[in-house]
Amino acid sequence: MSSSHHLVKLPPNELSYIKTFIVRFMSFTTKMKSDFKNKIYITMINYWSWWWEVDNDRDALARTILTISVPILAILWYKWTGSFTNRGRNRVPPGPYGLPVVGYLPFLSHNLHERFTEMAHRYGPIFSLRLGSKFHVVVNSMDLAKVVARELDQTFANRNPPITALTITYGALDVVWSNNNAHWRNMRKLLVSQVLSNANLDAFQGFRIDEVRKSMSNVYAKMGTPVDINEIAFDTELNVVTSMLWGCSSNSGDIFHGFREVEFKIIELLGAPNISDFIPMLSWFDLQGRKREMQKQREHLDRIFESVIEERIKTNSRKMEGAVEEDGRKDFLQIMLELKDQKDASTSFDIVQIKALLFDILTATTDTASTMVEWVMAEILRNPDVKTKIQEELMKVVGMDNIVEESHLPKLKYLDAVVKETFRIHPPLPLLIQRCPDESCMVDGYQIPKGSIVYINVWAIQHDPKNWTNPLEFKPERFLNGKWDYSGTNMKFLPFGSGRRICPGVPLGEKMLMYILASLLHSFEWILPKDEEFELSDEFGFVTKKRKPLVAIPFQRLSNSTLYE
Ligand code: HEM
Repeated sequence: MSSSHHLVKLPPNELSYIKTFIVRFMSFTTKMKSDFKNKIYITMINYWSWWWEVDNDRDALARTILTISVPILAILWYKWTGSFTNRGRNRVPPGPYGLPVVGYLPFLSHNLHERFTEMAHRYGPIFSLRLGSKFHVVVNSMDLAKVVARELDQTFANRNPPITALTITYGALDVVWSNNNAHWRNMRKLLVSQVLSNANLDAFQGFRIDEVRKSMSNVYAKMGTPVDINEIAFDTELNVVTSMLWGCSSNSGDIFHGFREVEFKIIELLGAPNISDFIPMLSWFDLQGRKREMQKQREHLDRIFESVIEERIKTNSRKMEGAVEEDGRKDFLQIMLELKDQKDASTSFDIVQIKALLFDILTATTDTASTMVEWVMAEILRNPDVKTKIQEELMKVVGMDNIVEESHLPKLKYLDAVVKETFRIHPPLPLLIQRCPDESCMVDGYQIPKGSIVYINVWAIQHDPKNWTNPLEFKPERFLNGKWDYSGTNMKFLPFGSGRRICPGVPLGEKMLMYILASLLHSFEWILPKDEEFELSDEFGFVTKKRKPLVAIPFQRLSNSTLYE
C-alpha cells in the first residue's frame, strides 16, 4: 500500500493537521538553516574581530580580500607547511592546530599575554603556534626562559622585527630591532658607554634635578584639579632625556609639539597585528595601511631629529670659526656627530644610524617609564596601607622641610619594594621583545626551527604560583627580603629581560622612576576624583599600559610653599 493511498483515506481534519505539520516543519528547517548560516557568519565575524578589529574601511576591505584569498592560499599552505605540521616527526613544541593560511590568528584575543598564559596551562610551559606562515614559540616557565635567554643566548640573539618596526627604525638600524651583528654591538656599546654609563649619569644629575623640580612646580600650579599622571611622568622623562642627548630640554622651542601623541601611535602600531607580517606574500599591498601609518610617524620624528642635527652642525661650524666659546663638555649628539666623521668604518656612524639610535633612546626612556609611574601610582592609590608606609618612610628619610634628592633614593627601601612588586604584576613588556634563533636548536627536548619567533612570557613567569605565593596579591613585602634587582639573573623576576639583549637602560630607568615617584608622593597628597571609577585592567601592546589613564587630584603636603618653587 502506498503512502499516498493512505493519505487519501484520512479524514479531512487529520489531513489538514498533517499539511500544517509539513508546512511548519519546512519553515522550521529553513529557519534552522538560515539561523545556522547566520551563526556561522556571526562566529566568523567574531573570530576575526578578536585579533583584527574593523575600525576603518581599509581594515574591512583587507579582511574581505583575505577571506576570499583563504581557500586559494590553503592549497599552497598545505604543500608548504607539511614539514611543520607534522609535530610528531619533528617534535616541535605542542600547540593548537589552526586554520589553513591564517593558522591560529583568528583565535587569539587582544590580551596576548593572558591568552598565552591560559594556553600554557593547556599545552605546557613551551608551546608553539602558527600565525599566518610564521612559526611562533612561547616560553612560559622560568627554567625554560633561562635556557633561551641565558644558556642559548647567542643562538636566540636575533630579533625578526615586524614591518612597522623596520619602518620606524630605517630598516632595523637601531639597537632594539637590529640583529645580533657587528652594527648592533657597536651601537649598543656606544649607548652604554656614552649615554648610560655611571659617570655620564652622574654628570647629568643637575638636569634631572632641574626637570623633576620643574615638574613638581607644574603639579603645584594644578593643585586641587585632576591631573593625568602619565602625562606628568612622560614630560619629565622627555625633558631629562633631551637634555642628556642634545643639551636642551623639549620645553625650548615647539619642535616637540605633539610628540607624546606621535609616540603613543608608534607604540600602538608596533603592537598591532599586521597581516603583512603573518602572510608576507601580501605585504606589498599593506592591506591594513600599518606601514603607511608608521611612515607618517617617522616623517614627524625625522623633522625633529633633522632640525636638531642641522642646528648642531651649524653651531659646530661657527665654533670652528671661533665665533662661539667651547664649554668643554660633550653631549651625546656631539659624540655621535664626531664619530660620523671618523674614517674607521667599524666605529663610524651615518646620519640615518644616528637618527635610529635617537629614536630608541627617546621612546625607550619616555614610554616605559611613564607607564610604570602610572601603574605604581595606581597600585598605591588602591592600597591605602601601602601609601601610608611610603609616606612614613619619606618622612624618616627626607623629612617634611626638605625636598627629595637623588641621595635619598637608595634609602627608600619600601618604595623600591613597591616599584618591584608593580613590575612583577604589571611588566610593561609582558612578552619582552621577540627573539629569533639563527639556527635550529633544541629546547626542553623540542626542536625550535631556525627563524621562529620566540616570546618569553614574563607575565606568566611573574604570575606563576610555583614562583610566587598568592601571585595576584599586591604585596611589596616579598621584595624586602633577599637580594632582588633588575639584572635578569633571578629568572623569577625579569621585567627588563635577561641575557645579552637585556635592557641597557636599567640604571637610568630605575633612577628616574624612583626619583619621580618619591617626589610626587613626598610633595603631594593624592586622591582619586569622586566620580572616577577606579580600575586596574591593562591593554596589551608593545608596551602594555593601563587601559584607562590614571587621573588623580594633588594636594599640598609640605607646609613650606617655597619648596615647590
Ligand atoms: C622603566 C623603564 C624601562 C623598562 C621597563 C624597559 C624594558 C625593556 C625590555 C623588557 C627590553 C627587552 C629586553 C629583552 O628583549 O630581553 C628592553 C630593551 C631595550 N631597552 Fe629598555 N626599558 C626601560 C628603560 C629604558 C631606557 C631608559 C633606555 C635608554 C636608552 C632603554 C633602552 C633599551 C634598548 C636600547 C633596548 C634594546 C636592547 C637590545 O636589544 O640589545 N630602556 N627594555
